[in-house]
Amino acid sequence: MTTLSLTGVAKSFGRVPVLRDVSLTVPAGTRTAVVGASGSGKSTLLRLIAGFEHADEGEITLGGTTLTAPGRFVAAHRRGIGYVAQDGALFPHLTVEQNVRFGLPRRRRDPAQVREVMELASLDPALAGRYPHQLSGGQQQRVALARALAPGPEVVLLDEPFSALDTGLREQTRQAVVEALEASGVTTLLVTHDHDEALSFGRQIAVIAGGRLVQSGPPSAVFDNPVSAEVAAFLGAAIVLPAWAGSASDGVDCALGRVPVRHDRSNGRPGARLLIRPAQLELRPVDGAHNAVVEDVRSRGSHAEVLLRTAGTSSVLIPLRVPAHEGPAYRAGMPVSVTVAGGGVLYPAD
Ligand SMILES: Nc1ncnc2c1ncn2[C@@H]1O[C@H](COP(=O)(O)OP(=O)(O)OP(=O)(O)O)[C@@H](O)[C@H]1O
Repeated sequence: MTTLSLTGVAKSFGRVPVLRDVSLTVPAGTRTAVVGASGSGKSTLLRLIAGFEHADEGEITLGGTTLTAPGRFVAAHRRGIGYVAQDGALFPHLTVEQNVRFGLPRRRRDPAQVREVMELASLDPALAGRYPHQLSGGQQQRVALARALAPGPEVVLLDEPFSALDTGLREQTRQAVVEALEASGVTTLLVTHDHDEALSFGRQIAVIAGGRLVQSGPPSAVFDNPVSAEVAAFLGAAIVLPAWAGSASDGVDCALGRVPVRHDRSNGRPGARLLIRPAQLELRPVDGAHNAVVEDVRSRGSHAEVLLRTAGTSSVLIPLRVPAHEGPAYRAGMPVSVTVAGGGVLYPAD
């Protein structure tokens, strides 16, 4: 088990900067997910670590070994890094067994070793003689993982390995992959554009935007206290309301009334925005005093979406999910009381 470290890594293609000043440590034997929008530089980051591309600046080290630094570049096949591509990139003319066997060092290429690695990736031995086109997408990804783990790498890099799978298979494959990574104890870096996947993958999440690593830390800490309202919205449904009076210690006034401040990121700048997660809102129909009115109710099958308009002069529209069976309890024009459980995160106005 080895720690992977990046320090001040930068990369441009031609004149276009794709990554700037990226520093990240993945502690030995742990899993980190890098999440970012399409084009934010995630695959480029993995390709630099794998040694498929040269960095313009910065250092990449694995344990005590420098892989990339000014004047130093260790070739990809000497890095001890496994790579799983988005589509698995299996050899189409080789069977499952032959694909996995290919990953093993020559001296360990015996059937028992192949079986052991297949087992690690939860692959049924009955699949050994099949060709990649005879496998489901999830099985292909597990073969790709088995092949990547076969040589006993120090680090495994996963480039959106679940993105081509449909929802049910995706969850199941992700679980199998996490179990295999856990059992092998390999240091892992996953890139994905899916925030749920990133938040549930490992010990650390790193958010990349516009080629910069804008925040990293334990998933619950980053989700709870995002560096900006933009990062907050990227990581999940977010309600961002103007806040116009009060203080971080006493709570601030917004369209839903006075709300406590859980984290203050406004740096005392006047004019502020308050982040609340929809799961914090408790909704209840009322006859008298209310702070919002139902604007619309839509059934979405598994749940209902209730669109609220907050009361007061600077009214705001808030879409809120309620369980499907609660949908009929609401109708347009109905006054409701909305309370906020826990506090919000306060940001400057822009
Ligand atoms: N070899 C290359 N030559 C020129 N530009 C490139 C090259 N590789 C990537 N880029 C550009 O770098 C930017 C980042 O690409 P990258 O593939 O790293 O993003 P990504 O976050 O992985 O995106 P996606 O989620 O869509 O795969 C993009 O604008 C892309 O067009």
